[in-house]
Amino acid sequence: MPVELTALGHRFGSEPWLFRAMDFTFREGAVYALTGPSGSGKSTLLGILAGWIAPTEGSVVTRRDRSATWVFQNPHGVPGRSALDHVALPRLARGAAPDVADEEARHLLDRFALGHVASREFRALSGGEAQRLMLARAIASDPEILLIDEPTAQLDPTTGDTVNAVIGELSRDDTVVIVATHDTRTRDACSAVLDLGRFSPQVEE
Ligand SMILES: Nc1ncnc2c1ncn2[C@@H]1O[C@H](COP(=O)(O)OP(=O)(O)OP(=O)(O)O)[C@@H](O)[C@H]1O
Repeated sequence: MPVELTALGHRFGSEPWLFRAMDFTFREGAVYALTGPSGSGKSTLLGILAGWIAPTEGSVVTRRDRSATWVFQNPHGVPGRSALDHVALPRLARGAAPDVADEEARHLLDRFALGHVASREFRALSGGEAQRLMLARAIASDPEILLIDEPTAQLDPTTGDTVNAVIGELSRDDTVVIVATHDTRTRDACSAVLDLGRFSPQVEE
């Protein structure tokens, strides 16, 4: 189900409005880059979409029991667990039999250019590999909404590009994918852009 923002606006207390009058529909199958200057409210909007922050005005319409999964700037894995197990576990949690979960995990690792490190422990992965693993793990959990916050912010440009190269793999028919980013190459790897700067009341004044 799409995620529809209607007349959405947010401000913290009596601070200036971050964004206002936002009408936008996020559709499944697309990968949206959420852009805008620092402080424009990208992380805040992700929090609203996850249901952690109640917007000051307007509404977010989607399925009531939507499941949102996050991927953060810093990859958080289990140091002694293999890359394969990071991706197989969410498949097991979704009800797959162990051999099926492993097969699905291997397939996902291949798509995220991680086939060669399947048996490597998380602690031994490079920064780019670890971040790609977080993306593969997130997809393995079948989220309805996938929220990704600055996936290349902690990586040098060359390593970041190994992450940008797999952004297209996030597209799924039944998932709304939103990537908050300052990285123009991440933005260009996405299939659509929502620029929060467009909804800043300060810009209009
Ligand atoms: N809980 C809060 N209470 C008060 N102000 C907040 C709160 N959370 C965020 N802010 C402020 O709201 C503004 C928007 O923050 P947010 O983190 O959403 O911006 P951003 O676009 O993600 O920024 P960046 O690109 O730097 O990560 C900032 O000025 C921030 O200090």
